[in-house]
Amino acid sequence: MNNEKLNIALLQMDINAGNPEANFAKLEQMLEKAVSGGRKLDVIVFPEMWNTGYALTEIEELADANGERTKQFLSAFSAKHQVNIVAGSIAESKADGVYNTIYAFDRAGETIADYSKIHLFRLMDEEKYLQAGDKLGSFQLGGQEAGMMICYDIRFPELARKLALGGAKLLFVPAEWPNPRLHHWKTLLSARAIENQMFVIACNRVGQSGETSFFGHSLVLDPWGETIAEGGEDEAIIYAEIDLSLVDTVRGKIPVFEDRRPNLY
Ligand SMILES: O=C(O)CCC(=O)C(=O)O
Repeated sequence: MNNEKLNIALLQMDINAGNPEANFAKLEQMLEKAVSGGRKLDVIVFPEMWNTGYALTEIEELADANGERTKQFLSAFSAKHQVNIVAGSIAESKADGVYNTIYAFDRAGETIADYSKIHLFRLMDEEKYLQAGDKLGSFQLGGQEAGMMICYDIRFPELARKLALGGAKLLFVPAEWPNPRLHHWKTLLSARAIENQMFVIACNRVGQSGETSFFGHSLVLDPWGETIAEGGEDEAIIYAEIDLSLVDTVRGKIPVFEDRRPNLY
């Protein structure tokens, strides 16, 4: 892989709440489509909680035990197609409860990182059914540092800044971000990209779950905050090519990281 250029696909899918079978089938269909015709991809990204959706009242029974099913399926796919995968997030059950967890796979199919959402979203009762993670998530993607956050996490600028200070040049954000807060979604993602001078790759879901509707608008933003690719409101695979050398260019032109005054704030 050329370390500077990355070809990305975002699977902006609908999710069937409470039906992992349907969601695994949908994901497989979209994955096959993403790589069809011999298309060469460097990384594929999915939305948040794609295996179960927000079926929170049944989440203990539905969640993937230690992520085993997800890991088996995606490890085989990534190795077969030699593609990195940032596997959105899944509901994953562990001995002490259910977590909202991202797994990252490299081209050899190895699980190279995991991150469990650290900020639970009380407006959707996450704190009643899920456990919060207690560590940050980052990994090496083709020799470059990448950070991970999930949905509500983007409201916490300190988290993205910490990942950037740790060397992240790109940030992956799986989400199930609902209507009516499209303005917040776009503004917060742009702010995280601009203030940290990093690429932001944010994959949202579409469709309806009970009373809640999801608007898609998955986004790939460059370190200037410019939009490289944006989804509409329907299910789609969104492709983008990014050039990571732009991060150093932008950081060189406006040296935000050198000009910080952390002793004052
Ligand atoms: O912060 C928001 O407005 C949406 C967050 C959310 O839906 C989530 O974290 O699942």
